[in-house]
Amino acid sequence: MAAAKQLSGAGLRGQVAGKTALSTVGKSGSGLTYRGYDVKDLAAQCEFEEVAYLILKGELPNQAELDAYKAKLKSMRALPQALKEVLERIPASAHPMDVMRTGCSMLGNLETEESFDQQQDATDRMLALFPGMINYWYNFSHNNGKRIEVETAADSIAEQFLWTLHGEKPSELHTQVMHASLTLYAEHEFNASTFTARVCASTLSDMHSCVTGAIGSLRGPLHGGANEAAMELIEGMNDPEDAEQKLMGMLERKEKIMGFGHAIYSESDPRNAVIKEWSEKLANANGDTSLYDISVRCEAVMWREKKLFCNADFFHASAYNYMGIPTKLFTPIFVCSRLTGWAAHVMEQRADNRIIRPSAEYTGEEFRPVPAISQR
Ligand SMILES: CC(=O)SCCNC(=O)CCNC(=O)[C@H](O)C(C)(C)COP(=O)(O)OP(=O)(O)OC[C@H]1O[C@@H](n2cnc3c(N)ncnc32)[C@H](O)[C@@H]1OP(=O)(O)O
Ligand SMILES: O=C([O-])CC(=O)C(=O)O
Repeated sequence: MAAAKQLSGAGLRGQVAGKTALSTVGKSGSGLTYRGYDVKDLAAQCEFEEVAYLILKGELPNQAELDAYKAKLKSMRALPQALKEVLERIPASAHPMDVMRTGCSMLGNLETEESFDQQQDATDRMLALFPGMINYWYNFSHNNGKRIEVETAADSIAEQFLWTLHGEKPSELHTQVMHASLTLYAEHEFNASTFTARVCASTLSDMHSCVTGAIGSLRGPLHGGANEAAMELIEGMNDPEDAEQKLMGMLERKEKIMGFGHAIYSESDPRNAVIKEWSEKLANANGDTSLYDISVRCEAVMWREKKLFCNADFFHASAYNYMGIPTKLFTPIFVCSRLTGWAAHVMEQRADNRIIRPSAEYTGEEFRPVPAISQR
């Protein structure tokens, strides 16, 4: 099991900041459970929609419930014209996470969650629409103003993402990897972006505001942005020997290596074994294993030198790259998945709410009078 470390110190580490029935991290099974189920089993046996249903509604769906849920999501993919117009005005140089943040916020203007009765529909709409939204912008801005059709025949969110990105039905292998990837990223207790969403929810704000804030928190390289940073690292390495040399230099210079280490796990992240296996399969299917081989060497060096292990992000970099996904779109995929966790936490917070308002230890000046401006 991927055990949790001894937690103390800055960053609220180890402090219980609320209750959740959604997931456990470092407590049982392989180290990560969603509503009692091991993430490894979910990733091996379920489509992402089953996992989203579990996280949002509490139990795994039966076949009829899954079919109905997928049909509902499929019917909600269209982009409002006003959202398309906003997306078309965002430059190609923008970071796709900023596009996600703006797109989510714009949707909140167009389809405002007027009451908490609408929370499930508001969430489903975002789940259905986000993959097409980011790829609409990407194709328009990077492909000579190409306006893609987002109402595809794709059977799932996994397929929809790859289909709207590449303009064709993805292979069975790529769709399977995307289901597993979306499952692995779906939920992770009180991580930084989820906590952002819960703080926002605790003021009784609307779902789109909670998700917009969470996207901003996920963007940073210490959190979701690490998969993109990991790709930038490994694509600069020529082969495993070069990887070893470059990493040793970075460690000597005390640089941070993105995609390694974790705030809670002590010696492994259970999601890594799953995505690593998929990365290897993709490498073999591509007939070019160099990126995978480089990643394996990085993993060995980091463990040997620092006892630091790959987190969920590291092998996602090579896996996504093998599927032809541009590096800048890596973290938006995380959004399309983690949206389930964020929304479920917002719902949980709303069901038993008190405004989140911790205290601070004051380290400033002693109490003092305001001097007249002539005496300052
Ligand atoms: C899906 C996700 O969000 S998973 C996390 C993705 N983020 C990354 O991959 C970014 C790289 N990793 C990190 O920055 C950190 O490991 C975090 C942010 C994930 C966790 O931070 P913390 O809980 O503060 O880390 P921790 O307490 O284990 O750090 C212990 C020591 O190891 C070092 N360390 C931790 N991770 C790394 C790393 N990836 N590279 C180099 N050194 C590291 C820390 O700098 C610290 O050294 P110090 O005591 O000299 O300051
Ligand atoms: O839990 C964390 O701190 C970060 C993480 O792995 C996640 O959000 O998936």
